[in-house]
Formats: sequence, C-alpha cells, structure tokens
Amino acid sequence: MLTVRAPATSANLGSGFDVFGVALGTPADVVRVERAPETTINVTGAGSEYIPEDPAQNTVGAVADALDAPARIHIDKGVRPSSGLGSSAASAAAAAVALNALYDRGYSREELVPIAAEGEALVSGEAHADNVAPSLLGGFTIATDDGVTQVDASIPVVACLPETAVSTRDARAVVPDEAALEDVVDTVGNAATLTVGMTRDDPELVGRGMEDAIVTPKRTSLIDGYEQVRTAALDAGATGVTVSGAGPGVLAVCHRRDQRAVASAMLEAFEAVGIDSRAYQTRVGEGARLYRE
Ligand SMILES: Nc1ncnc2c1ncn2[C@@H]1O[C@H](COP(=O)(O)OP(=O)(O)OP(=O)(O)O)[C@@H](O)[C@H]1O
Ligand SMILES: N[C@@H](CCO)C(=O)O
Repeated sequence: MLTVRAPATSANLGSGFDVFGVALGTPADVVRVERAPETTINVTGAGSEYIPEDPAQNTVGAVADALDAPARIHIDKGVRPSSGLGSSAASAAAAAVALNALYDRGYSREELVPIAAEGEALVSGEAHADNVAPSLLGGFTIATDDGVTQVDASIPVVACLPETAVSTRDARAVVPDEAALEDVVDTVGNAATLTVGMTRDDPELVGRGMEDAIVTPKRTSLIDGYEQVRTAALDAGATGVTVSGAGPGVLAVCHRRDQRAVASAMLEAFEAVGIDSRAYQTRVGEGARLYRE
C-alpha cells in the first residue's frame, strides 16, 4: 500500500488567472492506493458526502484511467470540496503521485501535471493546471500551455473558508470573454510584480501584485461578505487579498507578525454577515509527499 499527502492550493492569486498557484501548508488530502483489477474509490473526511465515489465522476478515477493504473483507492479529505482551496486537485495530485509509484510508471512530477489536470477537466469542464501544479510541485507555480515553472516560496498566508459553496463550473461562467487593453496592461504589471515578490519571499510585492480588474470583480458577487472580509483583512495588516481559486475561500497575504490579527479579522467579518468560517493560518509550502508502508 502507498500513501500520499497532497496539499490544498490557492490558484489565480488575482492577476494570474488560470496560471498562478501556490501550495498551502494546510489543509491536505491523504490518498491510499493498492493494486486491484479495477478501480474502486471510497471517500471519508471533510465534505465527503458531496463527493461521488463512482470513478467516472471522481477526479481520482480520471487520473487512474489516464495512467492505466486500476487500484483500490481511499481518499481522506482534508480539503473541503467547492472551497476554492483546490479540493478536487489535491485528490488528483495525490492519486497521480501514488499510482505513478504503485505501477512504476516513471513519470516526473512535471509530467504528472497534465495527467492530474485530467481530473479538473472532469469536474470543471477544462483541464486547467493551476491547482494540480502546486499540489504536485510545491511552492509557487506558473502553469502555461508550454509547461510549468516552479519556485520555492514561504510567504505567510491566511486562507479563510466560509461555510458556503461555489462550484468552479459556476464561477467560470461569469468570467468575461474580453477585457479592455488598459486592464490587461495593469494585470501584466501586477503579475510580474507578484512573481518577483515570490522569488524574494516579499509579502509586500506579492500583495500588491494580486490586484486584478478583469476576473476577480466578476466573481466577488458570488461570495457573500467578500468586500467586508477583504476590508477587514487589509485593515488588520494584510498586504493583499483576493478570491482563492474560484471561491468562496478568500486568500490574504501578510507578514508573519500580522497573521493572527488578519485571521481574526476575516473570521469576524464573515460572522458579522451571518456566515461561519474557518481560517487556516499557514504559509506557502511543500508539494505532494509519498509514504511507502
Ligand atoms: N476527489 C475529489 N475531491 C473533491 N471534489 C471532487 C472529487 N472528485 C470529484 N469532485 C467534485 O468536484 C467538485 C469540487 O471541485 P471544484 O473545482 O468545484 O472545487 P475546489 O476544487 O474546491 O475549488 P477550486 O478549484 O476553485 O480551488 C464537487 O462537485 C465534487 O463533488
Ligand atoms: N483557475 C481556476 C481555479 C479554480 O479551479 C479558476 O479560477 O476557475
């Protein structure tokens, strides 16, 4: 039996829609695999009641198919589905690493990115790799059609997860087809600033570079309380705040010294609009880890 822990992730980071992603220290999914004549899946943990065990509908089933690696698979969910914290991707990334090792397929972590992204195509309609890439590789990733660039980073973040759900499929439906050139110019500048910030582990540059006038404003209307939570986090010292993935999770970047205050402010702001939430005080961290038993 093989076990893999794969982390939650936050994609987009505002200016990097469908391109940027970071691995989070917590939470994470844990996937266990054993060889079997055909794939079966069982799911326990956070939000497991909403996750299909039919391999044809689970991201992990798509990965097993893509690797031609049938197995008995157990998924222990630490990352709640429809959270914006890359729940479907964490399972897919864990399964890709586990099944690659179980069947000695020999793929590198980079080569597993498009394979794990097959699971994202299943649930959201498109094989975007911005969640599976950091879950597999760790750190900060830039996923494009030409491949993935990864840098290690250790930026402190707060990922605040309200008890509401937004499906990625719905959140993709509000993304505009076109953008004004001046907004594109601003976004390119912000994305470049953020990238330099990641290479320097600089929360000020990363926070400034998270601004995005194209996709994020369309999505915030799907998240009750977003504006209040953003304002509260910034007032408490966050250097940048944006929607995590497709939402409803909200991601704040900050200095380590402000992390606790930012987390409390975000929780209180959601509570003030009648929504329970949970805040993960963590930092950008490592990718999927394989354990042999
Ligand atoms: N192994 C899995 N883990 C989580 N969700 C899964 C899995 N397999 C299928 N799903 C389905 O995928 C959907 C959740 O994926 P979705 O992309 O909407 O959320 P997310 O991964 O938390 O968000 P985001 O990609 O914005 O970070 C749910 O409908 C869920 O039933
Ligand atoms: N880039 C994706 C991430 C969510 O899966 C989106 O924002 O739709």
